[in-house]
This record gives sequence, C-alpha cells and structure tokens, in this order.
Amino acid sequence: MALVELRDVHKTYAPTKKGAEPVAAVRGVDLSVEAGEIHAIVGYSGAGKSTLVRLVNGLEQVTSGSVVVDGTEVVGLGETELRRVQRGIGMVFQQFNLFSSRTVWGNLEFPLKLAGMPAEERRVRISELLHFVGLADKAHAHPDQLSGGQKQRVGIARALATNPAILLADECTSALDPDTTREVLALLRRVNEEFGVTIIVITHEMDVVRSLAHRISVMSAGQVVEQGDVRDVLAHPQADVTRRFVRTLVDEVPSGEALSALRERVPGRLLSVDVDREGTQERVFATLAGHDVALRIVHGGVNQVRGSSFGHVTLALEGDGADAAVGAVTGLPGVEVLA
Ligand SMILES: Nc1ncnc2c1ncn2[C@@H]1O[C@H](COP(=O)(O)OP(=O)(O)OP(=O)(O)O)[C@@H](O)[C@H]1O
Repeated sequence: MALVELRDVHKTYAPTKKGAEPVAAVRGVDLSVEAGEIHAIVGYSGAGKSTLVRLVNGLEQVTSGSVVVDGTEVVGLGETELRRVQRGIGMVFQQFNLFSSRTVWGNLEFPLKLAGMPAEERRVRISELLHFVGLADKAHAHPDQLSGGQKQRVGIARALATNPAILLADECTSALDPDTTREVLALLRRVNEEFGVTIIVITHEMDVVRSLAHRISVMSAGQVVEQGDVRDVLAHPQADVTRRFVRTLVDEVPSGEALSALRERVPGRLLSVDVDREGTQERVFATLAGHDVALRIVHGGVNQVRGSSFGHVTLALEGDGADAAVGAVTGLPGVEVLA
C-alpha cells in the first residue's frame, strides 16, 4: 500500500523580487512511497527535492496536483486536519534544528508536551527514546556539549517522539564525517526495521542511498527522471543524471575519452564484464581460461548493495589467443567488446 502518493504535482514559487521570473521547482511529479520502505530522493542542488518533501508535510501548498498521505488528501486541507496529518510525519534536518537553550531531555519533551502527553507518560517515553538512540547518559547535556552525530541522534529521537508513521530526513548526514554518517544510517535502519517507520531520505550522497535505501527516485529540474529498486538503478542507471551519481560509487564501462586513453595505454583486446548479471563472470572466466591469453583488470569498480554486487570491470586480453577468446565470449549477456 502506498503511504505517500503524489500525482502530477506542480509547485511554482511566485517571484521573490519585482521583475523576477516565477520558479517552477516541481514540474509534474508522480511518486509512490510504499509503507515500510526507505525511499531515497536524489538530485543535484536546485532539483526540487526539498520542495517535494515540504509538499508532503504540508509546509508548502501545491500549485496543482494531488498529495495523499496515509489515505488523506493533503491538498486543500484545513489547518486542524493538516496538523493531524503532520503529527504522523517526523522531520530530521541537516543542521539538527535543536533548541540550544534546552537540554536533550527538554528537546525531546517539547513535541510530547505539544501533543498533550501527561508528565509521567512523557518521562517514560523520553527515557525509551534516549535508550533507543544510545544517549541515556546525555539527558541533561545541552546541544553545544554534543558531537554532530550525537546531535543528529537527538534529532532522530525527537522526530520519533510522537510515534510517526513517516520520517522525512533532509540531507541528515551531509554535515557529518563518514564514520558518524555510518552510525546515523545504522540508527535510521533500526528505526525502519524495529518500528516499521517509512523513511524518505533526501540526499546527494550515493553512499547513503546504497547502504540505506530500498527504492530511489532521481530528480532533475523539478522532475523525477528515474525511479526504481536501488539495486536495479545502481547496476543499470538509465538517465544521464543518474549515471553521474552512480559514477561517484563505481566507474562505468569506459567510453569516449576514457576509452581512447585506455586504448592508447593498454595493448591487446578490451572486454567489459557486468558483474551484476547472474553467472556472467563465471562463464566469462571459464571460457577465457581455455585460451592462450594473459588477463589484466585495467578499469572499473565493484560495490555492494544489500548483499549483492554491482559494477563493471574492463579486462585487457593479450597473447596469441586473444582474438579467439574475444570471439568465444562475444554475445554473452553482460559482456561488451570495447577494442
Ligand atoms: N521559498 C522559495 N521561494 C522561491 N524559490 C524557491 C523557494 N524554495 C526553493 N526555491 C527554488 O526552487 C528550486 C528548487 O529548490 P529546492 O530547495 O527544492 O531544491 P533542492 O533539490 O532541495 O536543492 P538543495 O539541495 O540545494 O536544497 C530552486 O531553484 C530554488 O531556488
């Protein structure tokens, strides 16, 4: 069941200055986020990602289209009803957005007080949340006494305080170092697995997508240009912008200048092998082993996504049997003859 469903959503901002043009930030987006999934929204700066999530939680109004959250059409909703929908959505931000004058406890208590929870229940809930995020010993610290990773764990605990079904995380690891990023991602994974919270992550970091998300939507100039299972999209990106993002994780099959440079530098024949395809590597290597060739890996990269590998490696084949070996693997699925 789709928990969040956008249909032909447009958002145009009115000009901010006199004489300026309106900004079409979101242009005809269809998006379904299933209950229980972690859905990454990826794109370069200005692609419209933040606008899209602000339309989901009702912080911005669509220009046209439909936004359904947990069965409720958000477009045109009155304030009271909108607040009810918003209570089911937690937000985690890049800059944490904690109250600096309140302790960790006070930061977590705030949304619970707003929700009208009695004092004793609040105490139990805050204690649960602090244990869940591993900060039970920091209850009385102020945010400026915490590391970035600890601040973000408080941010996540606060977002979860009122048991939302959906968590929106906007660049929530972009201000953190790689080790701290991994910790925060592990925590988000537990939020998803243990509480079944549906998570929408906005990011431009493909490592976040690779290690966290189940599905991905890639945005460019206000539109979703590619959408699918993370494994499929990373292994076989279709849109140019997606390929540029995937290239930050693994090298693609060399083409253009990269291929010319390789041809100049490397003698012999060149073959690219897709490591994602079932059985391809085994067949290629078994076939090549029967020929009089010396093999070298000269380009490429392999990465992991949820327990399986993706990427391409380019092999150079030298020796008397090189042409026959290339002939023997030509046409195998996942094999491309480059030279
Ligand atoms: N409140 C606003 N008023 C006018 N224009 C806006 C407003 N918010 C965003 N925009 C414009 O809408 C477009 C999309 O911005 P948005 O912040 O949604 O993109 P983004 O993909 O999240 O980028 P970033 O990662 O830089 O935040 C940009 O051209 C931006 O300048």
